[in-house]
Amino acid sequence: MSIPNSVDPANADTALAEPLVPVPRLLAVDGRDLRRRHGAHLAVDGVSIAIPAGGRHGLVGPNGAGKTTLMRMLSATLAPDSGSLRVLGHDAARDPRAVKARIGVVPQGMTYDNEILVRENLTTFGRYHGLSGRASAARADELLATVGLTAYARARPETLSGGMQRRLLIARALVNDPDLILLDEPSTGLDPEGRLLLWDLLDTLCATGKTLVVTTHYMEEVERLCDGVTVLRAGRVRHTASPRRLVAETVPRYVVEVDAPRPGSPVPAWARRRERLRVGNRLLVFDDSATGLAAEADLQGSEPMVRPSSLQDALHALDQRPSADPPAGRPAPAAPRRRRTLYPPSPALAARIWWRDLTLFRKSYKTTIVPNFFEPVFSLAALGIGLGFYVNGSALGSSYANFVAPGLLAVTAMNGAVFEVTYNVFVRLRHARSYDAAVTSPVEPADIALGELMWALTRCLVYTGVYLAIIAAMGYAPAGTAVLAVPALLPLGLVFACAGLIFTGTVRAINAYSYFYTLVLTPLTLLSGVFFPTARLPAPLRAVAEASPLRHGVELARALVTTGDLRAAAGHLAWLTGISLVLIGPALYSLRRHLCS
Ligand SMILES: Nc1ncnc2c1ncn2[C@@H]1O[C@H](COP(=O)(O)OP(=O)(O)OP(=O)(O)O)[C@@H](O)[C@H]1O
Repeated sequence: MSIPNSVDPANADTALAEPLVPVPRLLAVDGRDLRRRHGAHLAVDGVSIAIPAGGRHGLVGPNGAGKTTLMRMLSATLAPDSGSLRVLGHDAARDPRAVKARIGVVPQGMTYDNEILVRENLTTFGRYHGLSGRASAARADELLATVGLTAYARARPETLSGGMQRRLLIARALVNDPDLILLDEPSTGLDPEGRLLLWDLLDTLCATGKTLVVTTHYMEEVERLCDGVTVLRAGRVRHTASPRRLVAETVPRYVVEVDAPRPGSPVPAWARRRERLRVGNRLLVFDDSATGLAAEADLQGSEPMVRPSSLQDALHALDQRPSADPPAGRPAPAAPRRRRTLYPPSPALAARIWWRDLTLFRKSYKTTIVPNFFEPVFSLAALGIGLGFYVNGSALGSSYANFVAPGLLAVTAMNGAVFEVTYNVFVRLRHARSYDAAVTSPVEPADIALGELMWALTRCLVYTGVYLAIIAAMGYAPAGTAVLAVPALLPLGLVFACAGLIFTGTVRAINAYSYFYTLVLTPLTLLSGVFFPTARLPAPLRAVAEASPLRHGVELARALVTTGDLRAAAGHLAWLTGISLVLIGPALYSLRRHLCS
């Protein structure tokens, strides 16, 4: 199919007496020969698509036809393997951020952020789009009113009905007042009234010149909303035209629907003379003359109802006609895959992810703070003070509790940082899928990773600060340099946050964390010099323990909290900083595979 750079008015459907509208000259979507494979399967196979600015375009086709894959390409979250795609004038693979700043996406899945409230979903998304706190709050209130959710502003999204959740996703897609709105099956779950409201809302938006692309399985939605439709089948374009033209080019003008003859029974002669389709147990018989069709069908004694052929009839016809294309789902040719631009993380966008985590923390701090603050305190009481009563401290150069207290400070830094980037990030990535929504805004996977690392370090600071205050009050932080331990332990937190994030990027099931915690963090905690000097370990184990980041963190804490040995502290700090610099690159790009491929 050849794609015009602009729409030629000479090609308008004047023959079909469609309303004459000024034909826009710019293309909002200009995709040529797009291909994308998932594994060995070609999900989109040579699709070309041109949608004029201000147009309303429907993508239809059976399950698995490639509609969502194509929509993800249009939303610049998935790069085509080959072909070219310009969205709103930008190359979607080279400049995805510029595309995402100007589009709104209503995804098929319920990707709202369930950890925060309905209104916060909108204010947070406004921040992802660079709105100030005040502007995003005003926009959220306006959109809640538009979609009729004002009364639910302070509800948790999961408590809304399915239709209301869908409306929340629609409101979220409008936060940045987009020029192009991509809706993947937007009316799924809406009641008839909700669907009419959605259509009215989309009409209002389109009246202001916005471009609309909608995938749907409801053909009346396409007929009602769209001025263009592309039929996909097995990843390829089967037909593209205006809905009226598609019907006119595919089936005769009228159809009568009767019971299909039983298997083995002959098709009646009046139907045999005409174009017909069997759909389930119904027979659709077409003719360009309604009167002739009604008269003849009547002769058969059934109760026929002659009606104009619809888009659904045309789709049935296309589905049943053999295609000239090669067989569906053919293996993808082994061509090199075109890469999507890999942006360096943006601290400003990462700060918005950090802010979202802070919003959540402000709500749930009571439940997260208690275990995190008190676990090291209980360990100190039981192991340092309790067990320490039986330990001869002279070999350690201090009381056993004095020995254990700074070690537990390092463990607090490690745990404070690592928890956030393991379970919490995994749930957002794999289950709640709230990051899937974030990456439809200018936020990129590397921004999310940096934001989560920043949040992990914030927790690390808070927890080590409070724990240090507690041990200082108990007399276990005698050195004047003790307060320096809180910022100095940040590189230790960063090493473990990076390791946790890299691990999270590789695991498929949440159970895998039991390996990370049981086989990595627990042995490190027990063997890295927190409870006894590593010199007591057998030689091979000692070499491993002494090279571990936690051991360096423990010695760093001990140097600053107990002995005041700044020279020793500087050595450990340099070692930890070096390791964190090695890990930060892989950590920043660890989420990319899940979110943009
Ligand atoms: N992430 C993925 N990994 C592997 N295969 C995938 C992935 N996403 C899609 N596919 C496959 O690609 C094909 C096209 O899927 P896609 O979701 O684009 O179809 P669709 O037309 O949107 O279907 P539906 O109407 O059911 O939403 C399907 O065969 C699907 O199984």
